Amino acid sequence: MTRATGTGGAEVVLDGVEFAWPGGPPMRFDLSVPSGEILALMGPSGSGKSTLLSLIAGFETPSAGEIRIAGKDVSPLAPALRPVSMIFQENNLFAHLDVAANVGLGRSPSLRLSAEDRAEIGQALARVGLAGKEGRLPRELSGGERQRVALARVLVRDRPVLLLDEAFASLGPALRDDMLDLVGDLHASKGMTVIMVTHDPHDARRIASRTAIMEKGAIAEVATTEALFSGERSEALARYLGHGTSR
Ligand SMILES: Nc1ncnc2c1ncn2[C@@H]1O[C@H](COP(=O)(O)OP(=O)(O)OP(=O)(O)O)[C@@H](O)[C@H]1O
Repeated sequence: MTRATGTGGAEVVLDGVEFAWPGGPPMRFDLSVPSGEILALMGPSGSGKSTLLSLIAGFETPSAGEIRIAGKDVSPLAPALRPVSMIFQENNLFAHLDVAANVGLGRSPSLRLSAEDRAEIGQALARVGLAGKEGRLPRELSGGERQRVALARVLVRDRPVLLLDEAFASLGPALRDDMLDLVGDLHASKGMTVIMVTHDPHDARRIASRTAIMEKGAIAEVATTEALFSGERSEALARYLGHGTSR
């Protein structure tokens, strides 16, 4: 395996984290993700996967409990100040900014970029296979290319935790595998901690060392991806996949 060079990862701990949407049922999350791990989050629609990522990213605030990243309680930190990057299924880019500027935002929110920043942006774009497309607007790119731009921004932002909320779900299977492999490559060189929401066991098996199954606003099970998908299915996994499903 390539030796990690960037900032590395950070342990992510949700310790008795409680949250409820207005009028919604209570959710409670206890989860510990070691530094540098790739963890897949799976579970039925509405089980709270996106909510969990939003709490880590700071878009929502727990009513009780603590979220620690690298041992530090992150509750005082606004989303932009958390040691976290996040990629959604879509709308990760600003439509009026070209590719280079969209990536540059990962380095400087005001886009005051040094020559060194610009060099890093160029390197990141080359790394994700977008050299030569710096001047394009998001609408001039394919869906897969847009997600590559988002990944290039993650690279120049260089935070120890990466949250993927079904980031590649709208891409076809081959392209999705390419994107997952790219995340795997970036992970191998940067060593960041990755928490990835997906509906597809194939995605988890491709790059996640452990998989957590969520049910009704809580983590029902966490196991190595290999153990989870080989041999006897756990009850939580069987409920999610449905009995007799082969994938
Ligand atoms: N902004 C919101 N306001 C109120 N309720 C919300 C909001 N966002 C999510 N919810 C509710 O919280 C519950 C969990 O939603 P969440 O999006 O976290 O689930 P999920 O597991 O990510 O689902 P999916 O797989 O469909 O994306 C759902 O019942 C949902 O309706």
